[in-house]
Amino acid sequence: MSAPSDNMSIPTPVMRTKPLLLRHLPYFIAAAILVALAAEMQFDGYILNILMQATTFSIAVFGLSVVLGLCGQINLAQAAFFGFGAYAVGIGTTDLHLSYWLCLPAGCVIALLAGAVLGVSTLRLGGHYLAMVTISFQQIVTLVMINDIALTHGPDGVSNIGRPGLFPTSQGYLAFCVAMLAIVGYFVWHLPDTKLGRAMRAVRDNELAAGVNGIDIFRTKVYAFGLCAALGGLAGGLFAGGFAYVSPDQFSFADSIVFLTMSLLGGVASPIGSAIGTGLLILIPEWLRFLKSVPGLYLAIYGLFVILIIRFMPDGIWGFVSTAFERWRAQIKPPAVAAPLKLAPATVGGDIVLEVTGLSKYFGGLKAVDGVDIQVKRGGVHALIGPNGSGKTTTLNVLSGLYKATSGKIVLDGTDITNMPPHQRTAAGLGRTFQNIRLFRSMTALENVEIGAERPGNKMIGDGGDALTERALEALNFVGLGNRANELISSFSYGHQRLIEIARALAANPTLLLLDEPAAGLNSTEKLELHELLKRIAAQGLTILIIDHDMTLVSEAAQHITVLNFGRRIADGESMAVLRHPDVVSAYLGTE
Ligand SMILES: Nc1ncnc2c1ncn2[C@@H]1O[C@H](COP(=O)(O)OP(=O)(O)OP(=O)(O)O)[C@@H](O)[C@H]1O
Repeated sequence: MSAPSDNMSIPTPVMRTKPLLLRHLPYFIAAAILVALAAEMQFDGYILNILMQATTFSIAVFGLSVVLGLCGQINLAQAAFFGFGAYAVGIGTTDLHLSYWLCLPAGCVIALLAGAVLGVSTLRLGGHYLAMVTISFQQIVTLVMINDIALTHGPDGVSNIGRPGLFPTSQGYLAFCVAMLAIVGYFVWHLPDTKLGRAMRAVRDNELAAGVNGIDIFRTKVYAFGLCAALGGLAGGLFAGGFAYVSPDQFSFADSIVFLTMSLLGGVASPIGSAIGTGLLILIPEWLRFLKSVPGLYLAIYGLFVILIIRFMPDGIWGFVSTAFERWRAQIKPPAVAAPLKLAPATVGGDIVLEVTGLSKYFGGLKAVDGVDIQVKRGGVHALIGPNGSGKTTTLNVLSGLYKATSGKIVLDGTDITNMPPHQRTAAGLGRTFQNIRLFRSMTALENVEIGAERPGNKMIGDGGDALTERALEALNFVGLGNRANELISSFSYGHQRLIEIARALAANPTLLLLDEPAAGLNSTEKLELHELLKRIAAQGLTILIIDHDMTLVSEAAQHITVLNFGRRIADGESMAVLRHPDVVSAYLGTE
């Protein structure tokens, strides 16, 4: 850990300046070339089918790269959503004689609605429960496809599906599908750099930290699930037009697993990985076709190939390549300069920034926090101390909304936040760090801090495309890590990770900063640097409520101390007086 002695401008990685379209011109040129090749090259029927399948499947797998890769939520029903789109085009253009151009978006909307409803009703479950629910949903959809003969034509499926008059030939239709792939791929590729994309990645990496950094976790998950389903529907609609025939066996649970394997194999976090995985899983069986004369050999080699890739490239083929590239890029990025960080904590007036009255939190019969009152004065450092298990972290968790208070009231700068969820408390001006560091580990230091800077209501974010990045760089400079902004979290020492967590909270320009044992695990030099950092933060008028066991740090940094023991407040007042208080001395040293 090494914080600079003041808030001077120091070198930081350069920001992007080229206009968006110019930066992405190579992508559009490459996409146009692919579309032209698909339209003009003379493929035989066999190759055309493989390309059509790879193109449409890739779009469905892009959906998984959003929900699983970006947001970390499992979806084992992507074939069902794919089926919604396919049947919308199939039934719509044949039985209902509707235009293909109406049926294709209708399929997306049906899939989107189904995905959103499924998401809203199940995403609070998470983990293996969510997996089970999506499997059940997939099975129900398959059963409906097979048994609702009046609607779906049952096991016979729907044939003679119409294709748009604009693309009468298979070759022309393939070019259209490639164009759709390129457009969808562009948006999925850039989704991680948008506000929604960053929220999804934050939720995937660490839900608790995402919540206290202002992200609505549930809504983010539902958006991801809905988007995934809509992409499945779009892919299914394109597929139906391409093959002119759909039947229930194309949209089974086994197909959902194939989609999942495609996405894991190529690299679930990126659409490029999705396209690679899809292409490979479609092509490998074709390449190994000559082995089919030996029973079982083909499947054994196919399975071995998949296992080897997943074993040695756990992030998939593209994940492996892009991680290596990111590490290299972080080292060669040229320096630039960011302005000094400014903190301008909001205030509605009044001396008291946090008023906690009669706060209790019970875990069953255990009174972890029991009727505690705390008044934190505006500006300066207020410490909350107490022996192990006295209820300090529980108090902080109740203040930041991670635990619901059993009783009591919390008012932050005039706003009653007692019943708000964590992200709304953050929007109201609460910032925090954790005892066990909670950073978004798949992201760079800069991306972590950008998420903090994105707090709703952060008035310190300027206008312009790079404002967020500038704010994050300022915060990283403030803690002395601006020149390593583009490095992944895993390359930082423990002490530096603590600083990044503080920078993330500072970038949000909170009204009150809660620090949960920031000195834990730091050596004596790092503790001194932390102390200096706290002074520089307090000098800008930001109020800090700190928990720590290091009495030297607490006595030197804090002007006011509240002491807890067995969940109850046993002392409160000016630092030196509180530390000499007989009840505090006996709580720490014990009495005979
Ligand atoms: N989620 C939980 N479920 C049940 N009991 C809990 C939970 N969280 C904390 N506790 C209990 O509440 C009491 C207070 O714990 P807390 O972590 O708030 O103490 P602390 O003062 O922060 O301790 P430390 O200094 O060791 O971090 C302890 O007895 C702890 O075991």
